[in-house]
Amino acid sequence: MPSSGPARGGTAIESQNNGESPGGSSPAPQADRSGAAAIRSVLRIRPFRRLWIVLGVASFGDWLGLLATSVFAAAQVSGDTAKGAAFGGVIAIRLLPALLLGPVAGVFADRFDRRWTMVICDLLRFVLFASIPLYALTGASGALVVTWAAIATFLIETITLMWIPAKEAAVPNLIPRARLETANQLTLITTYGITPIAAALVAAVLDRSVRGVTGGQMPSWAEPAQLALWVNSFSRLATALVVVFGIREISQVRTGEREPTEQSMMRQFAEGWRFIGQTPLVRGLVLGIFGAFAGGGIVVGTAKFFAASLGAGDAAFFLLFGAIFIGLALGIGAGPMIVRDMSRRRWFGMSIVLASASVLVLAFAIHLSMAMLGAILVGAGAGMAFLAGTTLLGGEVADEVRGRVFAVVQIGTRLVLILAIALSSILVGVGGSRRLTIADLGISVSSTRLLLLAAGVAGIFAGISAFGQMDDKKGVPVLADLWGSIRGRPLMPAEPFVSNGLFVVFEGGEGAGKSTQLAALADRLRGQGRDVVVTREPGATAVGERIRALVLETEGAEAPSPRAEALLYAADRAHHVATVVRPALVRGAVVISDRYVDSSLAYQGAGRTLPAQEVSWLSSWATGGLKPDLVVLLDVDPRTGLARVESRRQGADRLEAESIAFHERVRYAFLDLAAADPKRYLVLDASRSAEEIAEAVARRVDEFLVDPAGIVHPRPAHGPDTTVQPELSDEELMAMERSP
Ligand SMILES: Nc1ncnc2c1ncn2[C@@H]1O[C@H](COP(=O)(O)OP(=O)(O)OP(=O)(O)O)[C@@H](O)[C@H]1O
Ligand SMILES: Cc1cn([C@H]2C[C@H](O)[C@@H](COP(=O)(O)O)O2)c(=O)[nH]c1=O
Repeated sequence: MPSSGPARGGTAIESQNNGESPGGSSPAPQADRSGAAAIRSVLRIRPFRRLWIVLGVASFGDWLGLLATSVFAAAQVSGDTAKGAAFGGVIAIRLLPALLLGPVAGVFADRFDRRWTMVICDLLRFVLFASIPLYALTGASGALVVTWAAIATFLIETITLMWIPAKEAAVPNLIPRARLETANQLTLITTYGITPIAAALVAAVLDRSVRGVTGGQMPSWAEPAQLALWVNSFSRLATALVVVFGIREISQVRTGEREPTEQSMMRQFAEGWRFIGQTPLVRGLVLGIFGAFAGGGIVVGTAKFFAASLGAGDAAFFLLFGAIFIGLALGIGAGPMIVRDMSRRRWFGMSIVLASASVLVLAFAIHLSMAMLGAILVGAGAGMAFLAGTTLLGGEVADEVRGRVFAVVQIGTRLVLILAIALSSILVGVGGSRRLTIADLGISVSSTRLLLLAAGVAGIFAGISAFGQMDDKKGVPVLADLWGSIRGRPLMPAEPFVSNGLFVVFEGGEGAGKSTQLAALADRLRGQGRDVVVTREPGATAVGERIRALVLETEGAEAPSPRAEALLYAADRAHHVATVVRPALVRGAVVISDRYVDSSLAYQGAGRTLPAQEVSWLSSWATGGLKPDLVVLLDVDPRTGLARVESRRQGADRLEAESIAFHERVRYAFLDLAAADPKRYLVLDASRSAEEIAEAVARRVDEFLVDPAGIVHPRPAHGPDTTVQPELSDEELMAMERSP
């Protein structure tokens, strides 16, 4: 009876009796820890701690350097236009190398020892930063000093292009993958949150104190912009020294694991691009990140006109900017705590969709408050996408090509951002002041809104496409998975499996007549010439028989505790399903089982009062989500059933000997389960005669067998996701700390 079963590969595993999974497909095991605890645990890893300090110092120097070189260049010339040109020129020159040399820079990170790449880059930057104020001290003309500042800045940025991929590619080698996300959170918050603020504060304090000390008559070398350049220069020297003496691990990981490549740089370069183009995960990530940056660029490029379209002024423009940054911080800082164990691949695509849908909110905003909400959500989506994207790139791209991939992301994001800002501001500039009036409907639409609308829609498509390319839980419903993840119980994908048979389970309390009915049904079906497998839980296999003895034939102190009992039944089930049920269903047999998952939910859940959801996860995990096609529930008053059992005079086993209250709970749990999924259950009054019951069962089973191809197997249940990476124990962390 070939029929494509719902448990086929990629089918969603959904709740069985509301059971849920505590795991996610892509690793996110830090999510359950509090933010502070996760950060403490990642900072306990010595090489990362040192690298984080280096990054903080370097980033502080960078921000100070950006302020200092720009202010310094402007100070060397007179006149507003010249000052403006000098200031803007330095900033533009900082972006230029990325456009020209970005992709090649990644080859350095993959080809040469990353520690030495970082050290040499930092030493060169130390010299170049120092050269700017030194040259000014030689008494050269303002124009020459500005020219040198521009050349030095260009060189510094070129060098930075090699330093960043080397650093980015090194981080995943220094920490366990499970902690990569927290490490990225920490790095992003340090680079874009703490250090720019610290740099601005230091620049202001420097300016005030120098002016205070010198009474405004300061020598040129004491100008705050020059001092800031010195600070930046020495920060580079400091980071070079820390990397060379304090983080040897950056080299050790690489030389220990890989042979140096024989390939030419050109080949390595081409190979990097090929890898990005041909690897769906990386392609999806890179496209998604570019899409997010393009959207961000369009929001930035249209922001002025957008604020005007709200009838608000410059203040609204700055408010919207602030809102985007607040959103970014929220996304990066709180995102992982919200989605918890969600697959990071899925989270990435969803975040892009969130950011893009929020751009649509902006497009339709009729009030500043709505626009503020949209801006916060745009930032949050972009922040989460960036965090998930960098974490996935770090964790899932092989060390050999990681530098090139990071370099492409680095250059691509800058390029996309600049293009998006430039093009959108040109487009909006052309049509911004105009309004399109649609027919005579009195609806007018500004071109700014239309552009935002187009960007939002394009972003949603980019997000969905990235999601589709990278999805590691194909077939698992997205919103249910998201909701489950937020509650700490993401769904898991079904075990690949095609059922060609029929799976019927008999459930009910003690002495309900399950064995009697099961035998009658099997005889009937065999009489029709069908392949029938009669089985039971617990005890259908040799392993199961031993488990059966452990759960039913032990007493007193020897008897398993409720949790141990639940685990033993689950162990029996896992083995039973794997070795008996699934193979029989695959070959097309009718499998009739005396008890299955519902017995655990009723006996261990309701009877022993263990949490039903946990018992359900356990069974879902044990069975890989396999649900029966039909459950025949034989309902009988426990007193009647137990009396029948007693009349067999075999003596009561451990569970039969439980109190009437226990068996009452079991009975009502069975009835509740049936009520929750009536299509899949046939509930029969087991006090009727055995013949009557057998007839009702036969009628129902015949309905299935009349048109075997039409059997719609139930969608499998979800359980804990076993692909979750384990957390490192404190001992393992200590071992990492001790490693040289
Ligand atoms: N409909 C019925 N009416 C009266 N007696 C029945 C009926 N069905 C089965 N019996 C009898 O009740 C006893 C228990 O039946 P059976 O072993 O089929 O129940 P069970 O549910 O499999 O029991 P257990 O819970 O011990 O596995 C047997 O002696 C059987 O002959
Ligand atoms: C599968 C399963 C069974 N039980 C209990 C129910 C019964 O008391 C015995 C099995 O005995 P039977 O004569 O074969 O019906 O085990 C349980 O508590 N949990 C389970 O998952």
